[in-house]
Amino acid sequence: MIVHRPFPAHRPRRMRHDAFSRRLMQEHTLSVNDLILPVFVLEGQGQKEAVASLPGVYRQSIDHLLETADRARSLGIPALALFPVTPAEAKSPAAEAAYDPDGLVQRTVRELKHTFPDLGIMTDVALDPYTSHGQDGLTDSNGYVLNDETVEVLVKQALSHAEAGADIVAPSDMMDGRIGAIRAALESKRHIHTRIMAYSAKYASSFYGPFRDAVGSAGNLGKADKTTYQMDPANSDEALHEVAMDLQEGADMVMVKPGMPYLDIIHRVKTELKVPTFAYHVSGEYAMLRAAADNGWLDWRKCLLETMMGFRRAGADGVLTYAAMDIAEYLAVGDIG
Ligand SMILES: NCc1[nH]cc(CCC(=O)O)c1CC(=O)O
Ligand SMILES: [Mg+2]
Repeated sequence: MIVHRPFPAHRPRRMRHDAFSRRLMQEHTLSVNDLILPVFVLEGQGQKEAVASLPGVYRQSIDHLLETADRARSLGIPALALFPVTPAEAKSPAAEAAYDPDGLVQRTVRELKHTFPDLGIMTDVALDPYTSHGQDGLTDSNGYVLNDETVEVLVKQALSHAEAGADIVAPSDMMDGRIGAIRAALESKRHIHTRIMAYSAKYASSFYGPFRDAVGSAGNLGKADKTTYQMDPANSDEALHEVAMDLQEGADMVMVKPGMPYLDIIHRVKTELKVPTFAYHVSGEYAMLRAAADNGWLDWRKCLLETMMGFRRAGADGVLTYAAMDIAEYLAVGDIG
């Protein structure tokens, strides 16, 4: 119940007068525990490539990635989300490389878990890094992404990640029924601790552009889009059904993606379903903020922290963001005003 407190008995500015009372009345907080850092991994040794549309983000070979992981871990970031850059020759229509036990992701997971056993490692379950056509699944002769056939491959992919030691598998493909199939397969192989973070409400967004540059899938996809499986930005009720299905099928955590344009969805998911809910502050959101900051038009640190607080206020328990390391550094030195 909201009590109406008329002026001047109530002056809302009274509490804002000093830092101490502003701090006392803060409703939401941001901590390093709320962050997941997405990273891009490359084949080879000593490789480190900048991503033009994501300033400050690199594609790195495993040796360099271990240094990044070490920094993230020492800053207190709980988990990394791993995305592979697949060489063109390893891509194929049926994405066989996705479940190669010695594939790039599987090798990277083993290395990371061996070196930093307490750092959470999350892997992306979807076929787009491996398909020659750039779609997240197998396609028929018309280019339509096939659901059930794709799910069979996703199950193999998720199992290969779990076997390599991934702590969290995160299906980002938006096929129907994949959470249930993956959960059943994990149980049958006794991977009972492998967590599933479901990209449950993933929209057919144009904010993924820089990510597709980073992993090199933009060229493969060409003019095609993902509207037959990712959600229409016009919908919100549908997101709740997607989330509810994934929960019933065995998801431990759910995600809304992108983040900033979908704060209403995060809020509804958290308030109506009350489960661990994550936001993906996607590549295009990072890029636009970085571009403005690099031009001197916005304050990077302040706008970044305000964005993160927006996610927390909306109800997100955590955020995947390419800026996780910067945020963790600001939090570590208390530079959050
Ligand atoms: N399954 C692919 C995947 N996993 C994460 C992202 C986007 C992340 C970002 O933009 O930061 C995408 C792109 C897409 O669906 O095309
Ligand atoms: Mg679904």
